[in-house]
Amino acid sequence: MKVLVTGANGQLGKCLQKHSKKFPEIEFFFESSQTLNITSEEALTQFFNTHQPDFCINCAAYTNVEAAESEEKLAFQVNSEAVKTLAETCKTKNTKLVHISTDYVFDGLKHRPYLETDSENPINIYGASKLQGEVMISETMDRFFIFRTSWLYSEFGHNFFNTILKKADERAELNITTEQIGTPTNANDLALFILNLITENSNVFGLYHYSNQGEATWYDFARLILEEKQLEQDVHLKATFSYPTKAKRPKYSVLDKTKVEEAFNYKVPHWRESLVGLLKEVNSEGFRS
Ligand SMILES: NC(=O)C1=CN([C@@H]2O[C@H](COP(=O)(O)OP(=O)(O)OC[C@H]3O[C@@H](n4cnc5c(N)ncnc54)[C@H](OP(=O)(O)O)[C@@H]3O)[C@@H](O)[C@H]2O)C=CC1
Ligand SMILES: Cc1cn([C@H]2C[C@H](O)[C@@H](COP(=O)(O)OP(=O)(O)O[C@H]3O[C@@H](C)C(=O)[C@@H](O)[C@H]3O)O2)c(=O)[nH]c1=O
Repeated sequence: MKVLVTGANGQLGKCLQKHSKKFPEIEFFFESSQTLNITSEEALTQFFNTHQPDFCINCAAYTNVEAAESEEKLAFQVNSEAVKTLAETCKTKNTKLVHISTDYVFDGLKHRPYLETDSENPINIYGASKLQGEVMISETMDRFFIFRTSWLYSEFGHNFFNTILKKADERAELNITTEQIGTPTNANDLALFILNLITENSNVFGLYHYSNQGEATWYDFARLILEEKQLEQDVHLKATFSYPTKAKRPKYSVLDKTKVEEAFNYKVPHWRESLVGLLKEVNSEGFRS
């Protein structure tokens, strides 16, 4: 089986690269923004003609929530228009598409975990562009999986987990918001889940919610990182209700995982266990980025 991973040098792409070694039966093509720019229809067509992948895992995205507010055109170009072209290419070439979306498609006004059937209502440009990408896929093709996830972190790249560890190293005072409730999700869990789904050649296509189990504020997330690193005495961690940002963010964005657990007979790990597991792993092996 041939699997194309786009945006392969991003956080999720790197987690897929790391875990790909456990799946020797798959021939992987890990393509970065330099080697396969998904906004180029010509580049996509050429790649698909040459390699004819069975699956495409689309990790390519515009993910800077703050900058998207002033770069709307670029956010929509990557997260929506390019995704439409990618879906059309997949359909023509009979390639199944695995696409990643976000909890930020919701407005956060609900007080119970969001279901796949709940109405979307993004409150920032990034969320709007990602929702538009989902629509493009479902209007274009049938053989797709869209996984909405949230608050992804890992040892790779730019994410809240690495930001907190860096600030802790600098012994900076940390002011962290309690204004949002959601679920931190270990990108390694999502990567492994996707790779297993591909090997099983599952055909229960559609839209699913996949984040870790449980709920937290960003403050809770930062606190557990510091506790597990035994840094809570050295770093001054302060809960702040409001941390000023350009983009609005949903106040509540916990995702309901019932559908994904039932469809794939899979138990989603709890965010606390996953975070503790990753910290143990990076402590023993050191950082890779
Ligand atoms: N990070 C998070 O907290 C969450 C992420 N998601 C979604 O998960 C997916 C993976 O996110 P994550 O790995 O964290 O994001 P990253 O920002 O780490 O990675 C995105 C990658 O996409 C690449 N890319 C950007 N534009 C293009 C393009 N035109 N063609 C090809 N590649 C491109 C980037 O390359 P370059 O750096 O060279 O531009 C980067 O390597 C995304 O769809 C995101 O929306 C969902 C919920 C939470
Ligand atoms: C760095 C920092 C952030 N914050 C706040 C700002 C914000 O409300 C929240 C998280 O900030 P970040 O900028 O790290 O995260 P943010 O860009 O909001 O993360 C989002 O990224 C996109 C791609 C997604 O799809 C979402 O699921 C989500 O993970 O924490 C603090 O309170 N203190 C701090 O020191």
